[in-house]
Parts: sequence; C-alpha cells; structure tokens
Amino acid sequence: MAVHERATPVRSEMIDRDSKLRLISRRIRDVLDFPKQGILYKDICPLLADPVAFSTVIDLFAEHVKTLGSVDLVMGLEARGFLFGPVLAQRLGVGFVPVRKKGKLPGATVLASYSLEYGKDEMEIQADAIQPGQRVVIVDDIIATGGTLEAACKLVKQMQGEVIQCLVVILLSGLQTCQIDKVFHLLEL
Ligand SMILES: O=P(O)(O)OC[C@H]1O[C@H](OP(=O)(O)OP(=O)(O)O)[C@H](O)[C@@H]1O
Ligand SMILES: Nc1ncnc2[nH]cnc12
Repeated sequence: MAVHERATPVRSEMIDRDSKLRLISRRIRDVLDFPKQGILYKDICPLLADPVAFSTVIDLFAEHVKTLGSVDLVMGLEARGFLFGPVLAQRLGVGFVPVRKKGKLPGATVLASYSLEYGKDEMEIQADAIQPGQRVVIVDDIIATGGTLEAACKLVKQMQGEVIQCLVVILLSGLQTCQIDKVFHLLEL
C-alpha cells in the first residue's frame, strides 16, 4: 500500500459476535507464575491497548445490560473493575460507584472481607453510594475463585440495593467455587 493510502479502520460494529470474542481473546496474555509460583495470570493490558478490542468489550457489556431492564448504577471493583466500569457507566448514561480496598475512601463506609486466588483482602464502599432499591450492575475483569464478586454482591445487599448482573471479561475455568448466580462473562479461559 502506498504511504498516502489509509487502511480502512476496523470498527467493532462490522464484525459478528464470535469474531468479536476471538478479537478480545487474542488480546488476553497468559503470564505464568505471576504474581506467585503456580498462578497463570491473565493479563488484560494488551486488551486495553487495543481500542477496537477494548470498545468491543464495552459494546458487548452494554448490549447485554440493555436486555436487563432499568439500571441505576454501575459499580466497579478496584483496581481492574475501574478500567471497564466507568466507560460502561458513561455508555449507559448512569453513575459509577467505586468499591475500593480498605482505607482509601473518605467518610462513612461499609466493609467486606474476602479471599483471593493468591491472598486475602478487604473492600469498602461509601455508605451513601447506593440507595435502597437501586438496581446495580457490578463490573470486574475476571472471576477466579469468585470471592471478590461475592463480597461485592454482599455489600450491595447490605445497602439494600439489588444486584442485576455481575459482568466480567473472563471466567477462569477450573477454579469455580463461586456462589454468584448472576454472572455474565465474555470468555471462559
Ligand atoms: O475471583 P477472585 O478469586 O476473587 O479473583 C478476582 C479478583 O482478583 C483480581 O483483583 P486483585 O484483588 O488481584 O487486585 P487488582 O485488581 O488491584 O490487581 C481481579 O481483578 C479480580 O478483582
Ligand atoms: N489468574 C488470574 N489472572 C489475572 N487476575 C487474577 N485475579 C485472580 N486470579 C487471577
């Protein structure tokens, strides 16, 4: 191609669902023994670096959420849920609520403890972030044991909100002990 000619940009609306999922899958990088020996880490950085693959994730999440009726809030889990959650919230035209690791949020908070594939942690949400009866979509990058999302669902219920759906890019196969029933995932890896 001559230097002055431009390649036609690939836009996600031009491709079918299976091709979209393959496009996303190709942008997840396996890293063995990170952050600990024996863990096969799913690195989403290549996905974030590819604007077509990234916007395809948001398209597929938004398409799905639009089938669920009204949604009041998108809640994202620190840290990687912050990469997808706010973009999805903007797309849906609703607010975003961050759930942070303990000690990062000012004012009154509600706390939950949980176990991870490679450790333990505690998460917090501001006490006024969800009003009773609000319909919440929770967003994260991956489910491994499901402990993080399970704790996030408990937070929503404690605040008398309703979890409409948990959205993740990746459901890690072989590790599912999780009790979360409202999961929508794009890839099972
Ligand atoms: O299903 P689980 O076993 O609970 O694991 C999944 C969680 O683990 C990772 O977060 P992590 O706490 O490692 O933090 P980070 O997003 O700050 O890297 C990931 O982003 C999920 O939130
Ligand atoms: N295997 C994994 N890859 C990426 N993030 C994770 N969080 C928990 N387990 C993970």
